[in-house]
Amino acid sequence: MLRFSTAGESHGESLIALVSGLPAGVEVDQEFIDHELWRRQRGYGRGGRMRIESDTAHILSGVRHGKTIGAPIAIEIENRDWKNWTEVLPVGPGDPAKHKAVASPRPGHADLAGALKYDFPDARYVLERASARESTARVAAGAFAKLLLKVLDIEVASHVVRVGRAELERDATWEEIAALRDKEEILLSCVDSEAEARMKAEVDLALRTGDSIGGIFEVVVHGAPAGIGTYANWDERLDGILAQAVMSLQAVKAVEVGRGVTAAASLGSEVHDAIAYSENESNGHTRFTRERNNAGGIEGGVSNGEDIVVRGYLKPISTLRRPLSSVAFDTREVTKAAYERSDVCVVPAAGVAAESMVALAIAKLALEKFGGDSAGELRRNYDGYLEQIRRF
Ligand SMILES: Cc1cc2nc3c(=O)[nH]c(=O)nc-3n(C[C@H](O)[C@H](O)[C@H](O)COP(=O)(O)O)c2cc1C
Ligand SMILES: C=C(O[C@@H]1CC(C(=O)O)=C[C@@H](OP(=O)(O)O)[C@H]1O)C(=O)O
Repeated sequence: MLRFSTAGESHGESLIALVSGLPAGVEVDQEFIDHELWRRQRGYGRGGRMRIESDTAHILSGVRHGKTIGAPIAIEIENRDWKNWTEVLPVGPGDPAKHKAVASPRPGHADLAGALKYDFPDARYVLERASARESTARVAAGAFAKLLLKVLDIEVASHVVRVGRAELERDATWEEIAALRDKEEILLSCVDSEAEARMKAEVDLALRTGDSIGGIFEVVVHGAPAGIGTYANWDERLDGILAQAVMSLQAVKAVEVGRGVTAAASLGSEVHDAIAYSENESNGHTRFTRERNNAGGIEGGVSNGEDIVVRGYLKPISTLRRPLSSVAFDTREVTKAAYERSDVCVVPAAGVAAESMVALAIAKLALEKFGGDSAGELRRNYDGYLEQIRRF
């Protein structure tokens, strides 16, 4: 079974990702993994921390001579900022005078709920783990899932469809979205330069006014065949699994599959994707085709062979340079919420992290369905299934 977990705090020594259940013989491309980490660090509106960090994956186990060996994979990503926090957050007792309290909880962050839950006098330890710095480790794990999916010719990419009020006003093609992965600079990860300029203006306004901004990213899985996920049990439905994977990311507050949001206000004839049959195998795996993909590639909790399309809706970042009202933990007096160096917009970065979560979910289900202890065995099993649906 493919499993992954992460450890590490925002200003601790490093982040760790542990990935187990990958078959042997998957090619591991260090440059690709580091490029994924680089993509997560980019985007217009990120804060000063991204100038300190330069994330790279230090692979400790499970990979030899450039390939997986079927053993658990441990990956470490250094926090360069640790050198500034070594005395503030020591593992041992340290010097209490060096403690940097987060003295008044930030509305929208985990500060108050976490302090109440874990009985901390201030929110320092809360944000250390609640912080989206953790998504770095998810991207490292997700890069391995993408390398596994490459064996099956399945790809995952993302783009930004909204920042604040600025929206991409047309559909993006898979080719446009995929091309964003190779761009040398990521501004707002939008396929349309005019829409991207409007998005940038939204971030600029938030920057100028000491505010923050959210938006919507879209993740697309390309090349997956029909048959991943099942309606047989509630917790095996692909849409539910992807919703949880994406919703688990920091600041994601809603998840949409296909055109799920607008579908609720439309007629059935406007929403559902008529089915056709063509001898040209136009979706790559079967001769059953659709002219549109409002379903986002999932019907009945099962992939239907079209691109799988999932959107994540991000609330605005909660740390504000012009803070909202809050209450001091120690005196209980009304004061301003704490301010620490912060991002203002993270929609492109969250899209990259969501790609990882989606890739991990699809890779897990693909391994369950097709099985195999080596990449070769997995591919043989997969080819057998593709032959079945091609001949259907
Ligand atoms: C890539 C990324 C970077 C983030 N950076 C910040 C940040 O700099 N400041 C902040 O207050 N929140 C930031 N967040 C959001 C918080 O981590 C998140 O709002 C917080 O953990 C509370 O969780 P919730 O929003 O899911 O309820 C970021 C989120 C992501 C995905
Ligand atoms: C470190 C990352 O994001 C951090 C996420 C984050 C938060 O509260 O979620 C707060 C900020 O932390 P810091 O106060 O250290 O600047 C962001 O920089 C990262 O994405 O790698």
